[in-house]
Amino acid sequence: MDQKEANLQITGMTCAACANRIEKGLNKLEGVEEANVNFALETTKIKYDPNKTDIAKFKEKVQALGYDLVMDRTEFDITGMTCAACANKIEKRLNKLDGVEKATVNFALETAQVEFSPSQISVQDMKEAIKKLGYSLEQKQEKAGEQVDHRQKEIEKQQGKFLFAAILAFPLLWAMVSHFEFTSFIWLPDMFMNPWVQFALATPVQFIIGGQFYVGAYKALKNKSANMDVLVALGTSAAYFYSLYLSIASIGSDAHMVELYYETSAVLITLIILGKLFEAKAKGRSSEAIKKLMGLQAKQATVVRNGQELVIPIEEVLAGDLVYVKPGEKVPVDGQIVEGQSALDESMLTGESIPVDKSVGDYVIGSTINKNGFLKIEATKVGKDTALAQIIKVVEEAQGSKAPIQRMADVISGVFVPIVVGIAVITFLIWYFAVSPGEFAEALEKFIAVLVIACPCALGLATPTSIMAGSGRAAEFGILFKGGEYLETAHRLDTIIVDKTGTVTNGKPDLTDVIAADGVDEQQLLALVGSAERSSEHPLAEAIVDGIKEKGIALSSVEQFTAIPGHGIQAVVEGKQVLVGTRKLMAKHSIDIQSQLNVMEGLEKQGKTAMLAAIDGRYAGLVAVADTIKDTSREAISRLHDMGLDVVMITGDNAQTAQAIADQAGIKHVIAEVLPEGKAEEVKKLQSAGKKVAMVGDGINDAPALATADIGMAIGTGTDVAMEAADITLIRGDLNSIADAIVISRKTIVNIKQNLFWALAYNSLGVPIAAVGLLAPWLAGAAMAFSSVSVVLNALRLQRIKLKR
Ligand SMILES: Nc1ncnc2c1ncn2[C@@H]1O[C@H](COP(=O)(O)OP(=O)(O)OP(=O)(O)O)[C@@H](O)[C@H]1O
Ligand SMILES: [Cu+]
Ligand SMILES: [Mg+2]
Repeated sequence: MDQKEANLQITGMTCAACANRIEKGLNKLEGVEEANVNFALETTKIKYDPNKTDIAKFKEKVQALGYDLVMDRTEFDITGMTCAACANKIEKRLNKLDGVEKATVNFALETAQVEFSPSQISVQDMKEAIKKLGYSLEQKQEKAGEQVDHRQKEIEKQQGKFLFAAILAFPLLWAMVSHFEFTSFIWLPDMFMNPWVQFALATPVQFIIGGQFYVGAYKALKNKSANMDVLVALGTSAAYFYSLYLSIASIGSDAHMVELYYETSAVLITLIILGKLFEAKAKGRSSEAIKKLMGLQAKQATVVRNGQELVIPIEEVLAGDLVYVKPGEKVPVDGQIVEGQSALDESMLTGESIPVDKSVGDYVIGSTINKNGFLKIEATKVGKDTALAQIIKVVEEAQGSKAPIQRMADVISGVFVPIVVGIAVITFLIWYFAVSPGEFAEALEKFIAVLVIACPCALGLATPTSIMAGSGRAAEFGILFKGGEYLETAHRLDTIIVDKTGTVTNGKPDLTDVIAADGVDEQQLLALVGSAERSSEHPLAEAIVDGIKEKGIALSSVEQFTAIPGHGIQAVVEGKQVLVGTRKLMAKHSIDIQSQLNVMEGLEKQGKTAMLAAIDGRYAGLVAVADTIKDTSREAISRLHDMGLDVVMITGDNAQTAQAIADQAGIKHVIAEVLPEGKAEEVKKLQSAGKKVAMVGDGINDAPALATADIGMAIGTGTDVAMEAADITLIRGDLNSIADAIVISRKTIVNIKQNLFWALAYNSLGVPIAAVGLLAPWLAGAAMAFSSVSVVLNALRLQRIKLKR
């Protein structure tokens, strides 16, 4: 019998029960030998007979259960196709390949879109199969790569244009400069004064180089709006066509006597192009954060397949591969250590410089550096699922997103242009009729200068460039803003709610005390409690089970199990009713615990979480676990206080324990004994009291609260980057990142405001200066270019934000 194995990614699972359901469903399918679903990795491994079933059937089944199997999707450029038949041939071949879910080839665009299961087929396999048919596939570059390339091309294009324009405009500038009386000593080739030579020089600049302004202006006007292009096109056309009119009118007379304005349009266009060039270059620098991140990716990996060590390109590593990572090497993909131990330098992702010790069972992140040990890891996430790829995606999206503050700038720019045209026209009329009557050329010059100086291009750049630089800088510290709006809102926060377990504390409690009730055998108590807790996924349960196992006590199986969120558990073990949990849980079952309250409180005052156990309706003893606060929590909390923020700790744990932990961390406000679903309520309460609230949690049982808060911050463990409910992901599990995120937000907002102020001031001061005739049109053009460039450069300062530690 044929047998194949598929490793697929599942989405939509919320608990281990979902995993069970899917596993059962898949195992029932005809042709499936064995299906395993891993809840933590969100994957399934299916052994099946390819003659009887296929991945499409698996997908159908999983979807019928309400989840989804996800395929990788990629796009290729195809070369070598000559007709639609070729396209058909390629499409058929791709679709026949194992692991390809669906392929579509577009003959006209010469592209192929393929959905595939990366665990079964690699991009390389597809390329090879198609090569055999005589065509070649090239995987389309990732979006980020495209953007960077695109920008580079834009820079090159503008550079070429600038050079061309500068060469043509130079003689015109020369002619202008040397024609004042005090500069008349400058030698000037006679030819440059010839109107038709000037015309010949100015025309290509006006239409070839300046063509982009006409196109832009046309598009804007068609959409009933007006922009910089309209102003530039209008201003330069006025100068150009007026000069052309004068040239024609002067035919037959002494050409040298007419004053022309060709240089106004040509020099203006040249300077504006120069401004655009600088702007493009500076903007290129603002995407450095992304480039840096992409550069972190390892290029190849050493994997072991069929007992052989192979060095392969990173794209070909599959989830499930055994990967060797030598000391000093980069970890190629995300994975779990199966052998060895080492310290890992994660600073490139988290900004945290102290290496982290990891050993068997721990997860390692692709692109971090293995300092000293030899590691064997199992690849868990590859390609675009790796933490690094996700970080890049989040940063890219944030950089491209708009902040609400930009809306104001957009509105202003929108009404600016018509107003400016109006002012320019009025200026012209005043000059022509009142100041120096009949002097058309003079009035025209003022008209052009006003149009140009009033151009609101710096205003449009003010916000997006700051957002790009700010979010890029944040990413370097392991702080991922999901969008510009959060970068903006974060500076308004006044209240920070922190979850206790896993946020303030390490979230890895240890079993510390066991007190059996009189007449109860401690061994038996622990065996029952441990067996019952084994079915719970709560971190407390894990701590209890681990502690009991360490004592060498054997656990038995559970006949019945119910978790009571926020209270504890109820189970039947060996025919006995077992209850473990809070005072309330005991009270509900009318179990007398009066005698224990003192002992319990004593433990709680030490910051331990004590849980009561009852067997068959009678109090049987208590177990206590202790969680330690993170080394950095106290310092981070005091930083937040210094920044004027109110810090509140929220927890489901009891008030005494919570208070003890809060005291250790220096937190003044505590909300304890909150049921898991009550956390969002508490957030709402603070919000309705007028507070701007951030909720910081690990995203495990506080997702609703994260979503409710003005800003939800998920404090990461390094591997889980794209947490749904969070607006900001803090990759390092250190509360200092909260303060850092707010500092970056505050600085970014200040920066945006500086930019907006500068842009507006430049416009509103420039217009009157130009109107009274103190600004030659070309100077206005230079000023406009300078204002845009200075806004971008100011934004780039954000890339050097220093964070106090
Ligand atoms: N599996 C369990 N076994 C025993 N007791 C439990 C269990 N689950 C919850 N409890 C009890 O219920 C209380 C509240 O649990 P809950 O999950 O709401 O909060 P928590 O994990 O203690 O704290 P935090 O809200 O900071 O995560 C726990 O402190 C514990 O006393
Ligand atoms: Cu402009
Ligand atoms: Mg919890």
